[in-house]
Amino acid sequence: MKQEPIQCAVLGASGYTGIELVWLLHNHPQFSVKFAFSSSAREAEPISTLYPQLSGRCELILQPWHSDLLPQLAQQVRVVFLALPHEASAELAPQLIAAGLVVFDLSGAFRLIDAQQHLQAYGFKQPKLDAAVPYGLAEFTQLQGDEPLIAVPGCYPTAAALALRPVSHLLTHDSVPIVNAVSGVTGAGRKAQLHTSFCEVSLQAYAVAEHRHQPEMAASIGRDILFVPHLGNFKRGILATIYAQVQSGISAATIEDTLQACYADKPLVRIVNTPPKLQQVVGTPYCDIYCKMHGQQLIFSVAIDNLLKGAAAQAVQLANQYFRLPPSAGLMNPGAVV
Ligand SMILES: NC(=O)C1=CN([C@@H]2O[C@H](COP(=O)(O)OP(=O)(O)OC[C@H]3O[C@@H](n4cnc5c(N)ncnc54)[C@H](OP(=O)(O)O)[C@@H]3O)[C@@H](O)[C@H]2O)C=CC1
Ligand SMILES: CC(=O)N[C@@H](CCC(=O)OP(=O)(O)O)C(=O)O
Repeated sequence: MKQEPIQCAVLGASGYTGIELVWLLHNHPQFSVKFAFSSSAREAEPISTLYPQLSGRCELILQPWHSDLLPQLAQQVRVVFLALPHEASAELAPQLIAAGLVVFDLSGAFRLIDAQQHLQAYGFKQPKLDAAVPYGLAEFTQLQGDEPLIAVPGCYPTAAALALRPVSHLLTHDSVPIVNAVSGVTGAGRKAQLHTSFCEVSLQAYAVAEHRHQPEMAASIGRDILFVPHLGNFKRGILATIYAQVQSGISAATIEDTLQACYADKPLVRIVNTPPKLQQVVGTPYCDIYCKMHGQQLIFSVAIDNLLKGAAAQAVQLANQYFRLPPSAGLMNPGAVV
């Protein structure tokens, strides 16, 4: 017997991660998108007006969000995905959970546990909540299905942690892994900004050793790290090159076996034999990890789609877990919108 669909809403549906969420949920066997909201829309309009590639494939209406809609939302949906700026999520999430909704937040508003660290990284105070918010690195999180709010990890921390977490205990005590990662421009969102405009984007490091993802990565991996992000002149995907020092006596075979064992029953992480190209993960929910040893130096090359495994697909993977669905339910076929 077919089960009733689980009704969802997406806030921030006009943005890049929001539209990918809408498309994944629209194609999902168990979830259904009841509402898609944008902040700046003046009136309701088909979502295909903004994203014509969805014309004839998704008839959903994009509606202007207003907080007066909260009671109606709470009556008609079970789950809300927030694809909003960090501060907007911080303000809205407590109201949504107070109304009894389950919230998957794609922003950084609730990822850091340490309030001071959060203030320093994001520039505003994290709202205090009654219960701790689980950090949802999907392959390492066990959701019980009664948590009101789940923090979906950042895109760069997802790539770095999926490589480093399984082997962290094999690194030297004082190894500070170096994470060099290049992101496509969709990582910066849809809004117009000078540094992401066509004629400005090249290949450049930014926020060197001071990106807000540094503390998130360190907390997720459980050790200090050094992180240098780069903006590349392509649309989507993150390629991370990671260096770390392993303890003496740890062989390439041990690293390989550890990774294989860790991900044997986790279908969305693939251990690959050649350094991954972005094109093999873009439009997919996969994280591809290649590793190589050079003496006692361990080198990873990791690829994800920043908008999917780094955001929308990981959020849906977590929602699958929350509702006891297979991890890859609804994630294998939809492809990319942006
Ligand atoms: N892009 C990426 O690769 C990743 C992004 N994230 C996080 O996901 C969230 C969304 O990112 P992304 O999709 O890239 O961003 P976009 O800029 O593409 O979209 C942002 C969305 O938020 C809405 N919005 C903007 N300001 C407000 C506000 N004050 N109140 C309510 N809604 C608002 C916008 O609506 P409108 O424009 O219609 O006003 C738009 O729908 C961010 O927190 C980001 O850090 C996480 C992982 C990866
Ligand atoms: C290329 C680019 O600008 N990337 C973004 C990171 C992606 C993102 O949206 O950050 P969260 O994962 O914290 O939500 C940045 O560096 O700010």
